[in-house]
Amino acid sequence: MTVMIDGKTLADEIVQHVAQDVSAFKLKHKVTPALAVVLVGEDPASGVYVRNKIKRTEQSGLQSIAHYLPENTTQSELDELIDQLNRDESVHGILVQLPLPAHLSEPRVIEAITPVKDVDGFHPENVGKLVTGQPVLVPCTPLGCIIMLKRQMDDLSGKHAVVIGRSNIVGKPIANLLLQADCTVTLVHSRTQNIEEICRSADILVAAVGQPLMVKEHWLKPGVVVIDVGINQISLDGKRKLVGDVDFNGVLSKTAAITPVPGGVGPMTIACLMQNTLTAAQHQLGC
Ligand SMILES: Nc1nc2c(c(=O)[nH]1)N[C@@H](CN(C=O)c1ccc(C(=O)N[C@@H](CCC(=O)O)C(=O)O)cc1)CN2
Repeated sequence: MTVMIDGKTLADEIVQHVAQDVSAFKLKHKVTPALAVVLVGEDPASGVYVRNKIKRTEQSGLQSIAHYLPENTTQSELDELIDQLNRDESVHGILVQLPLPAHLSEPRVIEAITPVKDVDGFHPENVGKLVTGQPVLVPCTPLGCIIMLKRQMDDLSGKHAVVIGRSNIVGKPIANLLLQADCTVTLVHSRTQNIEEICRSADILVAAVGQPLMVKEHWLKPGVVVIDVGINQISLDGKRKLVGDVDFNGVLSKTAAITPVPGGVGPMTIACLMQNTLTAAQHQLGC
């Protein structure tokens, strides 16, 4: 029987823990940790994620500061807002929702956020710390994946972990975290020649490629633990449906455990953002 790794329930637990720690933080420091969320434009999915982030921020006892900017915001206007948030001592975490409209530069925005407030963990300085194993704000989705894996498996050490996808915000940081957990890590991508064969040797498979239902039953070794990071909209029987990168129903005969989509990695991403905001505030106040 496959274990369903319930990201929603685990995310609720994390948010409850964060809320307790935030209460203690407020009593000690007489300060409420604050997260500034910046959304540029009208992308509907980004709008949903930002609303959920603000809801979770409030449930955690954190203060949320939302900045909704129009689609035609210029790079210098966005730079100016980030500069202002960097200098504002009452703001402990800054998150700019991605993707940005095409005329804005994501690398420039990521580098503009001061690393200590970079609750996404995307700044090159924080990436460098992650790669070299130093304490750092870890990107939220990869952190959520590792928490789920550690809950599911007694020991990750020596396991062969295959990560499909080499994005800066998911694939590469997950590969680094798996390495830190003493896994043997293989990162495969669109140019890899024998993806299916490599995946068949995985004890842990993380799919973060953005291809609906790509991973099939014959790609998997019996007993594999699957983390599905994909969130893809497809049309099925004339209805819109959310699916992962893994053919969920097709692979259940092979998997020891799997994350569903929706209700797996997604909710954990937002819970980990709450944890990172508290961690950022703790560091800024010298805890
Ligand atoms: N600045 C950032 N931008 C983006 C990030 C990020 O970590 N930082 N990640 C993604 C989007 N994302 C968070 O921002 C995110 C995506 C999905 C979910 C989620 O809970 N999904 C639900 C389904 C939601 C639905 O019905 O559409 C689920 O999987 O159950 C949370 C956060 C890109 N941008």
